[in-house]
Amino acid sequence: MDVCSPLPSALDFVGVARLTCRLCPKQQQAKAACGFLGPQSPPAGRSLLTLDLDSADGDRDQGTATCHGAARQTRESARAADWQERPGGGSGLVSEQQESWSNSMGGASCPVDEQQDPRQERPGGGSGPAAASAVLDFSDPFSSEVKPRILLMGLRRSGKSSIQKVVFHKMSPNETLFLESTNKICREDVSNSSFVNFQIWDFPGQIDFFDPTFDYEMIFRGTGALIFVIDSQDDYMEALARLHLTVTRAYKVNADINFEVFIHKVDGLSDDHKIETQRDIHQRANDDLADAGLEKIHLRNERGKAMGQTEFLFLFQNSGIEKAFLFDVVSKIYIATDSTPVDMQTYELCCDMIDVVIDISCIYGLKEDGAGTPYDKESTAIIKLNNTTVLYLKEVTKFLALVCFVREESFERKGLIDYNFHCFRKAIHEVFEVRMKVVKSRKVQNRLQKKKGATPNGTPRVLM
Ligand SMILES: Nc1nc2c(ncn2[C@@H]2O[C@H](COP(=O)(O)OP(=O)(O)OP(=O)(O)O)[C@@H](O)[C@H]2O)c(=O)[nH]1
Repeated sequence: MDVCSPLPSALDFVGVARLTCRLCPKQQQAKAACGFLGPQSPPAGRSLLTLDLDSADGDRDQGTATCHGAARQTRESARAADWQERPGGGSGLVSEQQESWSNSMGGASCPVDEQQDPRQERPGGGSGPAAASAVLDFSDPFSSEVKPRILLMGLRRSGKSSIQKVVFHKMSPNETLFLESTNKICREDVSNSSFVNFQIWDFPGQIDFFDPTFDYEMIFRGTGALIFVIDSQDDYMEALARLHLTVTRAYKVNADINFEVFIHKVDGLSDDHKIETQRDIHQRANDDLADAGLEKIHLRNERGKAMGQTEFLFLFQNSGIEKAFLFDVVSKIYIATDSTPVDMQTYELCCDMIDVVIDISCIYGLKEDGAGTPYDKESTAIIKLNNTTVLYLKEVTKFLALVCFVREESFERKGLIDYNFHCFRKAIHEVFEVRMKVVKSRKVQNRLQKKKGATPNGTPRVLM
């Protein structure tokens, strides 16, 4: 998440929402006031709620890394696409390929494909290469500040484009079989929701970016996270060598990059083999770094988390909530959850619930002329399961929903849950307000810099 400035510190905290930004090199904290109540209210100042909104982070213990595993998410998202244009005119996930052109990347001629949310406003309102380069101007450090950049790298056919297409384009995993090898960098703006808002660059595995003709420093300089995809069904020795080279070079250019190793295509492996492969890759990758005297580079081994998932500790202990997810409604990516383990069934149940709410709202919740939005601040749902658990969904922002699992007896204190939810929602809104302010002030700063005719570091522009 690209919140990079702390909230005003003058707030009187009862609970504290901590928000860090891993995609942004600055990694600052934002705090929001929240006054949770429980049967016994917590002592003032005690942190009841901690959000670690780390877009490049996620649950490390769950699931398997496979596009096939993401099938469900894709299917759900496809349905959500039906309504995503409606809520408040929000921009959707579906990106449309706009242009393909050669980009002089610091002198290197590198084919680049830009995909961008068609509904997203472009500075200057133009389209085509000129407008696009205004958005992704390599020489403009402000552009990389506004949208955190994630690089998807890895060997040929490791599954990079599939991950991107399945997660962000609602492509069915089976369709990825027909994906052609990428032969140019595909850059895409993912801006469907306030939380999922970054650029993702898919690098073709067949091109050697460390060839002297490429200015790889330019690529790594503004990067927040690098996801290196390894095909676990393939012999991964070559991939490990490439990973090592990539990580060491990237680190030299930008020590703030978060490195994620995504062990992909584990669907073809047995459970034991999955764990063994993950352990082996982790061990070898770290040994290679240690041999090179680079122990300080921290590689995170990920299997089974979708990109954009984040981690959060969300302690609603006093409300009796057993499990809570903060979902990006359109993509079904849970951007935060509490510290208890996540199992796939629970996640899928939440996805089903979101679908039910949206489907019913689309059918019965809109006015006769189709006006209104199927998801708004009134959106809420309660589903009682036959195992004495209650599923409770509530709107947090126009993009986010909180989905909780509550024991039936705890749900009798619904007023308390609602009060605490209200505090949580307020805190999230405060965080967004700060984000809006930051984005606004950056835009003003950017405009001023351009007006002055000076580059952001103060060097006068050479006007021809
Ligand atoms: N078994 C399995 N196959 C997958 C999975 N994800 C992708 N694939 C397949 O892997 C192949 C390569 O996928 P791509 O996404 O094109 O790989 P890439 O890394 O983008 O390849 P380049 O563009 O050449 O760098 C395709 O045939 C996919 O169907 C997965 O989770 N499991």
